[in-house]
Amino acid sequence: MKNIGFIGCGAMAQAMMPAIKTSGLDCTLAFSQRNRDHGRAFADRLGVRFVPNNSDLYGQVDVVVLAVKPQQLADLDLALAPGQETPLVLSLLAGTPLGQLRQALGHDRLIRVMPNVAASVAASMTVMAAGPGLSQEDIDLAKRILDTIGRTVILDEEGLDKAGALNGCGPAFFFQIMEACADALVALGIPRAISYEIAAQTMKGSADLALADQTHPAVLKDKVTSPGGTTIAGVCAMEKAGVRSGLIEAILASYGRTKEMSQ
Ligand SMILES: NC(=O)C1=CN([C@@H]2O[C@H](COP(=O)(O)OP(=O)(O)OC[C@H]3O[C@@H](n4cnc5c(N)ncnc54)[C@H](O)[C@@H]3O)[C@@H](O)[C@H]2O)C=CC1
Ligand SMILES: O=C(O)[C@@H]1CCC=N1
Repeated sequence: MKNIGFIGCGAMAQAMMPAIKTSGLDCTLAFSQRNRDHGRAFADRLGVRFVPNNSDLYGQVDVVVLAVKPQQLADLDLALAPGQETPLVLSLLAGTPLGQLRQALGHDRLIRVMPNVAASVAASMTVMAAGPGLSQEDIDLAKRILDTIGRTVILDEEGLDKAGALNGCGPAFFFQIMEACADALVALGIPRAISYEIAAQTMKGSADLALADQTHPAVLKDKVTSPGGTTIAGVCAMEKAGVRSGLIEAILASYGRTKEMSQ
C-alpha cells in the first residue's frame, strides 16, 4: 500500500486522481491545495483526503506529485519534520529542470513527469525521466502509478522536454484541429454536436488504428486515398495550406518555449 499526495489540485491533479483511484492500484490518495473551499469540495466529491498544509502532506506520504504551475514552485516552502522520510517526488512542472527541483526541495529523490489531460479518461501519453541515482524500486513505483493514467514511456530529461512539446501540449493542438474539422461540417450544414462527434471519433479511430497496426502512417493514408477520388482532393488542399509544416512549427515552438522556461 502506497500513500500518494498531490500538491496543487488544478487541471492535471483533477485529471489524474480519479484515474488513479479507480485503477485498482493499492494506494491512498490525498492532496493539499491553496484554495481551501475548492480543496474541501473536490475531496468530498472524489472521496480523497484534503490536507490544508503542504508541508503536512509532504511529510505524511510515500509519493508526492507536484502539480502546481512552474512559477508557483518557489511558494511551496516544503519542509520535513525530524524523523520524517523524504518522499519520492514526481514533478509535473513543465520546463523545470531536475537541478532546479533539487535546489528547491533539497534532495534527489526526483522524477520529472509530463502527462496530458487525457489522464482524466486514463488515456494519457505520459513521459517520465528519473533523476540520477534513483533506485530501480522508485522508478518502478513511479511507472506503476503513471500506467494507471494511460501509457508511459521513459526517456532522459532532454527527451522529456522534447517529447513534452507533443505529448503534453499536443491535446491542445488536436482539439484545435478537431474544432476546425467540425467547423467545416457546420459550414456544410451538419449540426454542431454531430460535427464534433464525427471529428472526435474520426481522430480517435485513426489513432487507435495507427497504434494497433504499427505500420507507417503514410501507408495507412494511402489505403484511404483512391486515385482520382475524394480523399486525395482533400490531401492536396491540406498540402497547399501547409498543414504539415504548421504542425511541425507548433511542436518546435512549444519546445522552444520549454527551453526558455528552463533557463
Ligand atoms: N494542464 C496540462 O495539460 C498539463 C500541465 N502540466 C503541468 O502540470 C502542472 C499543473 O498544471 P495545471 O494543473 O494545468 O495548473 P492549475 O493552475 O490548473 O493547477 C495548479 C494548482 O496548484 C494550486 N496551487 C498554487 N500554488 C499553491 C501553493 N502554494 N500551495 C498549494 N497549492 C497551490 C492552485 O490553487 C491550483 O489548484 C504545471 O506545472 C504544468 O506545467 C503538465 C502536463 C500537462
Ligand atoms: O502549457 C503548459 O505549459 C502545460 C505543460 C504541457 C501542457 N500544458
